[in-house]
Amino acid sequence: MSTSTERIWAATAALSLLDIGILVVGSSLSSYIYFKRFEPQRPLPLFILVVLIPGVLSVPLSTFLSSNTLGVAFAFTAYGGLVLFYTLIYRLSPFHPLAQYPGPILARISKWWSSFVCARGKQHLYYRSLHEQYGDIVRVGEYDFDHSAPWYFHLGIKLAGPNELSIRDASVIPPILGPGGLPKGPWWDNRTNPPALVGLRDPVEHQRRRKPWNRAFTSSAVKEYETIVASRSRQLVDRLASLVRSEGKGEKKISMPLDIGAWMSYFTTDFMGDMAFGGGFELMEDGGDAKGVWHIFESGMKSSAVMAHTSWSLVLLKYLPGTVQTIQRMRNFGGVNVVNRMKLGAKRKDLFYYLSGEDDSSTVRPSLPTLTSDGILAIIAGSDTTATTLTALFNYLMQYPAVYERLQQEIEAAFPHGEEPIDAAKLSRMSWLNACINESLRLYPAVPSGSQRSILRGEGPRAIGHYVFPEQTQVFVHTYSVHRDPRNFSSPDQFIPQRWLRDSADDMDEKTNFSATENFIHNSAAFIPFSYGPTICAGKNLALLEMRMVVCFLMQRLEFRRISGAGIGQWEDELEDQFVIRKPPLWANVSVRS
Ligand code: HEM
Repeated sequence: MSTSTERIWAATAALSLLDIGILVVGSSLSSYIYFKRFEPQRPLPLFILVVLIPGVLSVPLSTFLSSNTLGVAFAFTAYGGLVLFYTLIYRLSPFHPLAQYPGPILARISKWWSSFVCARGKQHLYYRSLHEQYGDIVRVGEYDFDHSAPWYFHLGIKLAGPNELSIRDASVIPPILGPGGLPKGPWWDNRTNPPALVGLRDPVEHQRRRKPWNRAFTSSAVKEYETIVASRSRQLVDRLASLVRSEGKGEKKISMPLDIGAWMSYFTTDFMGDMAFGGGFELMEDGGDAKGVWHIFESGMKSSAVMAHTSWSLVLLKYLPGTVQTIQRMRNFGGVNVVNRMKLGAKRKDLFYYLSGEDDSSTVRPSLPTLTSDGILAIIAGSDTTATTLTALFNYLMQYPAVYERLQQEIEAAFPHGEEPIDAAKLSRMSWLNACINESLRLYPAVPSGSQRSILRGEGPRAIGHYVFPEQTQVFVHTYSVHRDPRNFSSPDQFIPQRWLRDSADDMDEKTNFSATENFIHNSAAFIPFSYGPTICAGKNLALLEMRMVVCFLMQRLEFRRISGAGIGQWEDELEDQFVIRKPPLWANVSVRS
């Protein structure tokens, strides 16, 4: 042994337990302050802070313990535990940049709490209850890591924040989501590679990639899709009618219990398959998910929604057995469909026609992986959302027979004697139909917990409305809470389509419980089911056309009644918010109208 090593051993052997305790506390506190101040992300400083320092501390500690292994274990646990302890104390302390905003303790400590809440499926109710308890701004999460760096640099703890706020104040919708507002936050990181349009955090890149989507949803482009919507709507009605008839074996008036929620999903998935990939999904034809299409898209959704709260961890999904196959299968499926659709060429003016740049020879054609990401986005964004809204609407129509009757009459007046409801202009003028759709979207916005935005590091504090938020704060406007805030909508939990017909004073007096003198509140600026601003849902016009048309097709030919004994509110109770809504079955007695 060299003399210098001997000297070190001699020095460490001379340390008392108190000396070592002071060393552990002092070094862990210094590391904590260094982490917090400089947020090291390169391997060397991380190695020094996370491995070398506790490694050195283990040398003197081993002299007091029975083995070197115990010394190492004790040093790492004490050092790491203390760093964690300072972190927790800081996050709960009045020195934290968001200390002025209240929130539950577990949410203020870590973002893992949000993952847990999301996994339980009741995010929408939980955040609403937090707003009721704490007010318009609630501190709901603590991002542990800087999401812009690779995940393996994040094994260190990001001690300073950034942090997350949920907002229920409708007045800040424009400054947060509108033009010049905030870019998307880390919640959107690491979903697909390359990212789909919805996951792009850089506003300039988003604007560039949004152009073909905008071309795909101009009114003249949407006009071209009317025949596809009509043909799929006809198919849905024919399929349901033939199911009921086969059950009736020729009897005239027979009804059959059907899960209309599932059939709405078959319809919207088949339709989006037509739009994005030239068709071929055929869930309605198969009467279920025989080809596993739905399963492919559904299976990865829950885990990615849960893990998006700690989105750096999404990259780890591919190392977990099972999940890699799920995600890869979805991409393979998308890739095969893109190639197949390319073979069809520019003959068909569907969504793919625009996304692939077939419509505009002057644009740079996107790569196959980009087209695959956006094609998959179209299926996910366009099918679940619309199916949920349609199911919510039928749930309410069956609960409120007077609303149902009035809609039936409106449809009969607009499209008499079996005239097919395919005139989009007429559909858009059907005030009761549109009021019922709006009211369903208000009560159950398909993306209930909104879309996260971020104040980037280095920007400094940002004034938003009458608030000033520090940099590195993540915010989201909680759509479900805003839509159900009595300051925006009177009797916010009740299904009252009349509230959307306020132009007609007679209507309000006759058909609602609201007296003419009551101070009826209706703040349409707080209605954001499709979001708002530059990232507003690209498919909004298509979704509205699709919903209006299929509802009229369905109600013209079929009758939907509640199954006696089915609990009112049961469907709503079983809904799960995992970014998009996962809906339980909605059973209805379906019969063919004579
Ligand atoms: C009732 C039906 C629908 C609802 C409630 C809905 C709602 C939303 C919401 C809330 C967003 C997030 C926007 C943001 O991050 O700020 C979104 C994005 C998007 N939706 Fe929809 N959506 C519906 C139907 C559709 C349909 C039929 C399509 C057709 C493809 C579609 C395509 C998209 C796309 C491409 C985006 C990303 C937009 C962007 O990031 O620029 N959606 N939608």
